[in-house]
Amino acid sequence: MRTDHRAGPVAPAVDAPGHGVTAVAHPNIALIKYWGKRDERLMIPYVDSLSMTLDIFPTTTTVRLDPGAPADSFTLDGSPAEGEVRRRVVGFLDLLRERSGRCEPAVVDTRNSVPTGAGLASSASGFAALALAGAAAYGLDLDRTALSRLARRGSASASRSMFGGFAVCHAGRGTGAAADLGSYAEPVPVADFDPALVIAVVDAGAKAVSSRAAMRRTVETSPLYRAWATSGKADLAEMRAALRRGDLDAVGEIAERNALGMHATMLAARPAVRYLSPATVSVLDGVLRLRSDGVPAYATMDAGPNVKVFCHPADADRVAEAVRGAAPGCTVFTARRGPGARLTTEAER
Ligand SMILES: Nc1ncnc2c1ncn2[C@@H]1O[C@H](COP(=O)(O)OP(=O)(O)OP(=O)(O)O)[C@@H](O)[C@H]1O
Ligand SMILES: C[C@@](O)(CCOP(=O)(O)OP(=O)(O)O)CC(=O)O
Repeated sequence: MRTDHRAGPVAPAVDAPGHGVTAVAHPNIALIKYWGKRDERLMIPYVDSLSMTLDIFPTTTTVRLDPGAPADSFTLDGSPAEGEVRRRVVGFLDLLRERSGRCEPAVVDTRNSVPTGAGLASSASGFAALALAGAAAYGLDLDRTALSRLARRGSASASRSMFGGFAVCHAGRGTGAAADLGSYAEPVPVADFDPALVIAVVDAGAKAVSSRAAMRRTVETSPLYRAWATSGKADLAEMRAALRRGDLDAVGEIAERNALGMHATMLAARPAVRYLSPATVSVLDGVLRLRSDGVPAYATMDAGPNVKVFCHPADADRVAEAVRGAAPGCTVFTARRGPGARLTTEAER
């Protein structure tokens, strides 16, 4: 059995003068999707979600406080970020300052190894790493649940990357402080289920419409949204049972229908949000062919055209080959379940 919860220390790390605090977090892919917020300011989802944190594509983020700086500085993959990308990070740093009662500006340097904004969960690894490093840099002593809640304020899916393996994010109930308290992720212990996830990157470019804007439009205008959110409750209950049984076919079927349903809600939005491309559909056809050839393989897609295929590890090479055949030119990666966000030391980097 593989270990899921290699979470690392959560106590405040020493901010070595001049060096700051560094955290590493991995993206997670939802088997039961979150789409839509009932409170945009507090980042409270409408629906519960359940995901698998990956063992590839880490984000590494360093936060250093600089009392002499005139403002926060934020670089993403070595370049200063502007506009909405910067605003989201500065807003998150403001939250850390409010919570800690401190006022120093921060220097934030982050590196994604997953393409940013391509529907491959960069906001999940990005804000999980920022929450962990930022909380430590500002001296906040938070347990994992509180860190998960905090990461949610950056990106709701980031709450799940605080944990390794499978995690469920509770949408919570009520409004205001009660809603904030009730919405966090926690691990879903799954003893002996360790699938492979074959990831077909058909387009690594950033999406034209961010997840945030697209889900807002979907909630406000899609007549299908409510039905999908309701059916997601049954999907989640069935998914938990399927995970407990270690039943790949059931896990895959539920994940695939939940994801296709989410995309249906977007297609019915006004105007429609369409992330799926012809290459996506070719990969989906390839997955259907695999199943008719007797290979259990099931697809899920997030807010982008790239496809992730759940399968048995022993079938991963065959699935990767089928995916390459279906969408020539795509780049294929294979992931397994990975660790939760953790602080790192200079020596480890
Ligand atoms: N390392 C990072 N640090 C801070 N912010 C990040 C980082 N990586 C990504 N982001 C933010 O997340 C945004 C992308 O999020 P978005 O949810 O739209 O796409 P995604 O996470 O790649 O895909 P998906 O929504 O399907 O998971 C970026 O535009 C940026 O604002
Ligand atoms: C389709 C999804 O990947 C949407 C993720 O949305 P984000 O968490 O990236 O959106 P914000 O909360 O606005 O940052 C499904 C999922 O991961 O559950």
